[in-house]
Amino acid sequence: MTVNTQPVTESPDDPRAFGLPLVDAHSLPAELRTLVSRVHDLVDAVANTEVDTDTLAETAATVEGLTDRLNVARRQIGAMVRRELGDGTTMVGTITNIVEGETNPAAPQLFLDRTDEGLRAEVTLNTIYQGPPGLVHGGWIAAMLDQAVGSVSAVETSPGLTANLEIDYRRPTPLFTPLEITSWVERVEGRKVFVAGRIRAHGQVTAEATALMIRVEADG
Ligand SMILES: CCCCCCCCCC(=O)SCCNC(=O)CCNC(=O)[C@H](O)C(C)(C)COP(=O)(O)OP(=O)(O)OC[C@H]1O[C@@H](n2cnc3c(N)ncnc32)[C@H](O)[C@@H]1OP(=O)(O)O
Repeated sequence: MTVNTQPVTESPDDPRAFGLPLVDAHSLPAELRTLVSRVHDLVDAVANTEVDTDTLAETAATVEGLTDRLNVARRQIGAMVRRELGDGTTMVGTITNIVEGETNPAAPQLFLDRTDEGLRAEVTLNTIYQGPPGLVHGGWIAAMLDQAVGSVSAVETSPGLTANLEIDYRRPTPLFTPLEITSWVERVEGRKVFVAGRIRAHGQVTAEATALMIRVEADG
């Protein structure tokens, strides 16, 4: 699918102006949130199960039936959600975003809150995100930091795309441990937003990012 880049309403900050549906996060049904959570747990169970082959075959058939049932009504690709950031402000993102999408059972559900410095989230990852034994995959560390720096750029300036992302892996990032993720804007030069972020475990920095975001709207 190609997103139409020409607004069809007079509000270019509203994704509906680009033909994309928009829902408020708080309007999503509790039943959908519960389903997402249950399937998240299911992915972890599938990834780690050692049950017998009869049980595996039976479960696969059941899951196939459930998939068919859900696929009768699918969202439009690019569907957007408006999220609150804990301080009364909001930001908009794709509803199936792989890092924080409300409807994506594969997402670790990284919910960012706004702080005086920028954005902050806490997340604990299970073996779905495993790279080395007991540790978070380096690509996922980059994905979470990309999301954190991209979001802070969008919130503090306006939405953009990552042109460059650099990660320094300082220490192994552990699974099953609360991780604190922070991001902030370093400086803005027209469409270029220089951003940075950090992951901490037990108060110690495990990874750091610097990135260049290019704003889609040229108003700077
Ligand atoms: C909705 C809000 C939520 C946001 C959260 C999202 C978090 C996730 C973020 C992502 O994952 S984004 C997906 C990954 N990124 C991409 O797919 C971007 C692919 N690249 C592009 O589409 C274009 O290269 C880009 C839009 C980034 C820039 O193209 P443009 O044609 O708009 O800009 P241009 O190439 O003229 O560059 C603008 C300025 O940036 C500079 N620049 C561009 N790329 C650069 C680079 N890689 N390194 C250094 N500088 C760079 C470029 O030199 C120039 O500097 P000056 O203005 O000073 O001349």
